[in-house]
Amino acid sequence: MNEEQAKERILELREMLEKYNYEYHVLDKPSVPDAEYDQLMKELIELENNHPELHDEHSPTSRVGGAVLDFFEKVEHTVPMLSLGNAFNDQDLRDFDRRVRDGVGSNVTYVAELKIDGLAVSLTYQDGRFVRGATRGDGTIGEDITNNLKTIRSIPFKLKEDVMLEVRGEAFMPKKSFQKLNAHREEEGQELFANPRNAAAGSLRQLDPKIAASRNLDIFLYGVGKLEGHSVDSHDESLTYLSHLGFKTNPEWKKCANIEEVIEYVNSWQEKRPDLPYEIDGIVIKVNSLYQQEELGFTAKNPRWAIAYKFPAEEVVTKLEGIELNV
Ligand SMILES: CC(C)(C)c1nc(N2CCN(c3ncccn3)CC2)c2cc(C(N)=O)c(N)nc2n1
Repeated sequence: MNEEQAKERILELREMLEKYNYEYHVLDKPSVPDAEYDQLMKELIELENNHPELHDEHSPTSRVGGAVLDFFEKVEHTVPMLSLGNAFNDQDLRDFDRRVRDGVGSNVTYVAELKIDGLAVSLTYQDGRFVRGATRGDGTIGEDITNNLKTIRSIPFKLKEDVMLEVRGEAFMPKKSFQKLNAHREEEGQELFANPRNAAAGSLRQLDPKIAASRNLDIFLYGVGKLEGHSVDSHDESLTYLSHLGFKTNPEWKKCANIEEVIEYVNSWQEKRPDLPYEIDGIVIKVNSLYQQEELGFTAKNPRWAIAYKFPAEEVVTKLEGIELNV
């Protein structure tokens, strides 16, 4: 094929592969068999190698990891990534609810979300294209890990709308991937990761993105930092909008009319937690109205409009060689 046809085919393959990638990794509903996806990817890699002048950092081929870095650049978060106050029992949640209602009156609804046990990250999009990804760091200064985050297949390179957006989420390693990774490390006589959170953090701190690409990481987005080109009035609307843009949001969130419904949700998920394919360490509860969030504001370091209910650490049965210790 000539130059013009090659260019056309490259652009066509990029569109197709991005769409198939979205169906598989965000919707979990692939429309083509893996073999067809792999065949198309192989064709695109070949065509791009023969046409370096058509290089595009947002091509689906750049998901497999690019150049090895010497270090990570520091990044300042335009909107600081806050931390969360904790609740440990129902009374703490009722106290939180009372403080909220003292602040904004009794007409308040909440959104409850699973608290994914991973690594908090922030993704920046300009004109709807992924331009940078960073760790939370200390909430103000994080590390630029764009190259590694690009290997997470559920992170869209191009959004459904050309908005300027800074979105927050939790990168994590699914339980099955964690077990496979540690089994492999055990065979190789390497040190094991203690838990999926450490494995995800360790993978995203690798200077070689090919390592991150091999770790089957995933992400759920849960909050908007900066947003230009669209406006929302409530948190549940933000989650719906993020999903509309093409982001993977956790499907288990629930709008609760009052704190009693929140307590029900918390107790139900404390039971169902072991059945999830990823680890959670609690539930995050947020005042739904963004206007009321503004009114409530922040303490020195936490929002007054959100709290994290922490589950007790899961019992661990340590099995040494033949000896069973119930800890
Ligand atoms: C936007 C707010 C501040 C309300 C917020 N903050 C969160 N976090 C803050 C503390 N973080 C943190 N991380 C490290 C050290 C200190 N704090 C880790 C993220 C949230 C984490 C999750 C999750 N994990 O699934 C979630 N569904 N919603 C969150 N929402």
